[in-house]
Amino acid sequence: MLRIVINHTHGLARLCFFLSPIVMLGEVFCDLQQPTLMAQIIDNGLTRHDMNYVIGHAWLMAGFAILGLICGAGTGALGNYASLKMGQSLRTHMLRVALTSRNPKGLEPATLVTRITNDVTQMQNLVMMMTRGMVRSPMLLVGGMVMSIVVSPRLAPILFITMPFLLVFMFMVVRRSIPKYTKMQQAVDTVNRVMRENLQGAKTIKSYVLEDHQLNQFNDDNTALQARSQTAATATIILSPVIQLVLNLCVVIALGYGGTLVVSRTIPNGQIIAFVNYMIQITTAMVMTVNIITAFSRAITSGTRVGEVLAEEPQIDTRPSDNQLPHDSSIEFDHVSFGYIDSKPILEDISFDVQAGQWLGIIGATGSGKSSIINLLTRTYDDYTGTIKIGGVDIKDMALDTVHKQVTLAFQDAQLFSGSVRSNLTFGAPQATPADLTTATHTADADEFIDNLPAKLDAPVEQQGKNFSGGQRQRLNIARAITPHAPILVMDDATSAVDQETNARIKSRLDENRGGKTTIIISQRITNVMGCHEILVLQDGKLVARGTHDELMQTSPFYKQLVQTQLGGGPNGHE
Ligand SMILES: Nc1ncnc2c1ncn2[C@@H]1O[C@H](COP(=O)(O)OP(=O)(O)OP(=O)(O)O)[C@@H](O)[C@H]1O
Repeated sequence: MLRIVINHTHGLARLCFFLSPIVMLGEVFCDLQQPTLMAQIIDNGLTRHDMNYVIGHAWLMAGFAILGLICGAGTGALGNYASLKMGQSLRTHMLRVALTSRNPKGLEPATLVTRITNDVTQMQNLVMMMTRGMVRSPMLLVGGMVMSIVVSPRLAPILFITMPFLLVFMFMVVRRSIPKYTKMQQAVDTVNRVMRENLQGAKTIKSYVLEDHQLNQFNDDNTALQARSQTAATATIILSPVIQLVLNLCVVIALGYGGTLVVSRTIPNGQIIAFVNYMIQITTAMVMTVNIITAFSRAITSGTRVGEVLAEEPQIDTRPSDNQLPHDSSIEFDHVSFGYIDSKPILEDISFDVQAGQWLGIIGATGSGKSSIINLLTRTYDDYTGTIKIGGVDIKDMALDTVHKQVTLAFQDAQLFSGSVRSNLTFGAPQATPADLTTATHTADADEFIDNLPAKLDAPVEQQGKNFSGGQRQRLNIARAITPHAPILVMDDATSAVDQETNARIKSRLDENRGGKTTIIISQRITNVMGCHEILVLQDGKLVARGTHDELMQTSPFYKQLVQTQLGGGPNGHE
């Protein structure tokens, strides 16, 4: 955990992180002077009626108090800066890891959100504690004990008998509390996930009149969170009162025993006052240590969870040094097999090739592995066997950026970002010219509805594009994929929400304007793929047939059946 903190405090922040505890030593030193000065005022000043001595020492006490205050404020400011900078760095780094990680068993968005927000805040609290409390409390504790021995050696054994018991007690409580805080953070994840799902699916929930049902389910998770938080808090709640009680007992014993020593003139009055003051400082330091330990238990859990995200570094060797560029936009899959989970193959021994500039259609039942082929082509997953080449070069020999520049994608689930229509269209091509946008929107048949928007290309897009219809979102999505002029265009069921007429228009405009791009069309609609140079037929992750429409009508009963179901029963699909 300390490694994470150090790695994410850079430059000035790191200097502040290390400087802060040093400045804190000044505050502790000043605090420790007060009881001794007080004892000296009583024993040397008041007892001897020496007012100059009293006033001089009072000024000294005031001076140490002000210096302590300055040191304390300085420590707080330095620690705060280090903690804020570390939080900023961690959040950015974690989001980068989340966006670039290609681990299929990776973390769910709900837990990522909790880790990036809640857990990082716990880590920030830890830094504040490390720079302030973690130095102040032990120093005050040790310093208070040393000073109490020096000032009142006859009373000090009271402390030495009780302290080991308290320390063992504290250690046991903390050990018990750590797993409880882990469970509490997991419950926070669940509440976040359920809340997210409900908010995203609010429309569906309303349409099924399931608001109460969902609320009841949420209440169960919410109650579980409350219960786990309670259990975790209860595990450490006992610490403070027990420590307070034991140390108060020590004060009572010190007063009783010390009182008899004062009466018998074995020790002076001031010693007992100084000892009690040191006891109070020790008590404060112990209570502070307890709070730190409680927060530390939470921070250990959070540190582990943050560490798990950071461990999800991108697993792909992006080979920036010997990056090879493809010779053209041809594609080749050679005996490719892949599974998201090791034991379950999703694609089995897939081999095909597409020449540069050709159309490839991929058709197959839902779940047959069509989108998985694209996931591999874009190196979203790297752990496949066999070889995939773009332009004659193995995609594993290309930098990831190079692969992504070759392929643009339009998905069925058209994801838009809040901003404007223009910012969405230029998402992958910030340098796009007005002419590029005109071509892209025309090809995607999005020009007409954009022209009808009051602000046209600058019209606002709300979160997830919810101020556009499903069909409009898909058309913007296609236009966005066309804008960057990538040599390969993939349309993964990208027109499923548009009507037949619009679909046909997009297809014919793509044919006109795609400028020699290699184009892969994944579709459930036979009409979208039947004109392709080659069509792949997938069944349960296996390539069961490939050929032109006419060839497949002869060789693939599955394809023929699809054609007959969708278009009717004639030899070419028509009656
Ligand atoms: N991220 C993932 N983790 C685990 N399994 C996955 C993942 N994505 C897809 N799968 C599984 O892989 C199989 C193939 O999915 P894929 O999305 O490639 O099918 P598809 O043919 O494109 O389906 P559809 O036409 O419904 O989009 C399915 O059984 C699916 O459950």
